Amino acid sequence: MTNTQITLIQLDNYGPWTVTPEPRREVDLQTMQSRLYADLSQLFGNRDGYVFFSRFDNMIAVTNGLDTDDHALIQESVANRYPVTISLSVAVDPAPIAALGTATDQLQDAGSAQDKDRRSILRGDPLADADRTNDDLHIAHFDVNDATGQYTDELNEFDTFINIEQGYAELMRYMRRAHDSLSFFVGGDNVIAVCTPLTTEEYEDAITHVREAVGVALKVGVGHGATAQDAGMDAKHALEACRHDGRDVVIND
Ligand SMILES: Nc1nc2c(ncn2[C@@H]2O[C@H](COP(=O)(O)OP(=O)(O)OP(=O)(O)O)[C@@H](O)[C@H]2O)c(=O)[nH]1
Repeated sequence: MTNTQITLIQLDNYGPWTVTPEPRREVDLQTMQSRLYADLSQLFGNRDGYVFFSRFDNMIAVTNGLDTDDHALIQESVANRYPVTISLSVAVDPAPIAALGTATDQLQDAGSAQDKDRRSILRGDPLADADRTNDDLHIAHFDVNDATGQYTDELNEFDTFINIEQGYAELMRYMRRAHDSLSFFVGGDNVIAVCTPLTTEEYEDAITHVREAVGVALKVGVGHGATAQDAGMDAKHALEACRHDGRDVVIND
């Protein structure tokens, strides 16, 4: 059974900050958001977690192996270095979408994202060390087949982007609806999904669905582990096996 630990990261009162005392320069907001994502990726990543940027003002992290003290330290580090604070809410569930649901409820119970008095909230219970196993996380690394030959070397960058994003949009909806899983675009032609345990046939169905819906051909490598880093690296090796063997789906044992 999987036990996905999700941390919802929310910038506190960010909407009002972006327009106070008057609208801030967009380039400054973009720079701040991407630097904060980079720092969070490193702060969580140094402890073997993964952070996905989702909407930048809200981010979703896979944090198996991080305890409450780790979260508090990350929160403090951001508060000391940025003009905004972050709230963090942690939850664990066999289904990734349910873990995110609980994390969201906990944060919403503490107040609105735009409540000026709700700052630096830290809620929720990480997975106890004694309960951790290397089957806790299943990560699937999806990749578009021959994105370079099909798109990058053929189309302009915007039309390439549309094709890749259409594939991503179809996949993220399918995996969420059919399998309670969370899928994130991570750049290039890559999508990383945090999944429930699925069979080869279920992954083949997901790939077939995306190809039939939007004409984007995918392959996927699947790994597991006690942390996002372990499961994610295992998935990358499985994806290399796909490339080597010409298979669409490889699931590592
Ligand atoms: N974030 C991330 N991006 C990657 C990774 N591997 C490749 N990319 C990106 O994806 C782009 C395309 O690379 P590939 O997927 O290797 O190339 P391809 O043309 O699709 O070829 P095949 O995958 O072998 O079918 C690269 O330019 C990178 O931007 C990865 O592991 N993580």
